[in-house]
Amino acid sequence: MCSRDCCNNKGPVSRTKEGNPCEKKTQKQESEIIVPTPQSLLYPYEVIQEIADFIVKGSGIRPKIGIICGSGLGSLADIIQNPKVFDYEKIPNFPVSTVEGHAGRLVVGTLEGANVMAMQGRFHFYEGYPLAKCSMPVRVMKLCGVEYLFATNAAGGINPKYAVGDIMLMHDHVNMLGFAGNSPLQGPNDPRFGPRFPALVNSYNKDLINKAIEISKTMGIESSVHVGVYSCLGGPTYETIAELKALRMMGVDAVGMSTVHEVITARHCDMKVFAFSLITNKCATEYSDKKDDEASHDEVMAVAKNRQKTCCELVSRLVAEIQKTA
Ligand SMILES: O=P(O)(O)O[C@H]1O[C@H](CO)[C@@H](O)[C@H]1O
Ligand SMILES: Nc1nc2[nH]cnc2c(=O)[nH]1
Repeated sequence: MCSRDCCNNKGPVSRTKEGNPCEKKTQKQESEIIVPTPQSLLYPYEVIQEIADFIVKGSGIRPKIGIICGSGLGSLADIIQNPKVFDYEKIPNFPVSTVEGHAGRLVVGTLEGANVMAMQGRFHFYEGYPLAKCSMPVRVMKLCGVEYLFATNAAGGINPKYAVGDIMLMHDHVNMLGFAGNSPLQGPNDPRFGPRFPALVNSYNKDLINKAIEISKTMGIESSVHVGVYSCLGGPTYETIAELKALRMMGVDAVGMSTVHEVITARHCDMKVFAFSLITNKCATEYSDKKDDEASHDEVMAVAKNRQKTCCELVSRLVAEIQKTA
């Protein structure tokens, strides 16, 4: 039976090679069909190149290291010397930040003698942006000359050994949005960025992880630094107890709503990746009535503010290490 309200055919519909004979569309109806744009076509290479040129010309700097500041970790960009600041609104074709703790500025300058650029404000899927848009700035970084991506985030600690304020160096991830069929690389592949089927084992640079561990020892914080697995969920809700239990069973140590799509985009265009999570809250994996078990963005921001000095020191020392071997 034809399901169209306007159709009088209440009997079974026989489909021919041409389709349902009842569905004779007028030209107007045809033009009403909305075909979603594949994610990878949202920002063609040329548009990314224009944005990169705007930043390189505007700052007079070709950065080597790109930093993405997590929630409440904007101070990672404040330590950049001789900063040239670009508000996202003033950068052509750039999205705007909508989340508290993400200022919406790109800062270009030097850190420990290295040319760097930092995103003070990242884009999240839950803001309504497709993943390719969320991670588009990583491609801008690449075309600016960036070789190393430092991605930072605030995350909930699922591993029972983690305490609030600890740092987890990411050595792997579980891409929950990917499990659901969503990827920043979805759609036609532009080989100027990278291959159709990028491999993701060894995504997190082992040398940089080892260097960060050594640095944490010299900082005297090694007991609160872990190496673990991060998972990104779509948000903006924090997880249920059942979801947290499931994530733990999958080997996840910390959970957030970002970073993974940025890492995928960075690895696709062959950038070296270093990423860490600041554990801003402990995730309960057992049922209880305790109000403390509820995550809140205020808590996330407060912990990030408290630990920003340590995070800044870790980042600048690692940048110094990279600069030393350059
Ligand atoms: O991942 P970042 O941007 O650090 O922020 C994390 O903190 C926010 C929730 O409090 C979410 O945006 C989550 O992803
Ligand atoms: N999904 C998620 N994101 C976070 N960001 C900071 N804490 C959390 C958390 O507990 N869960």
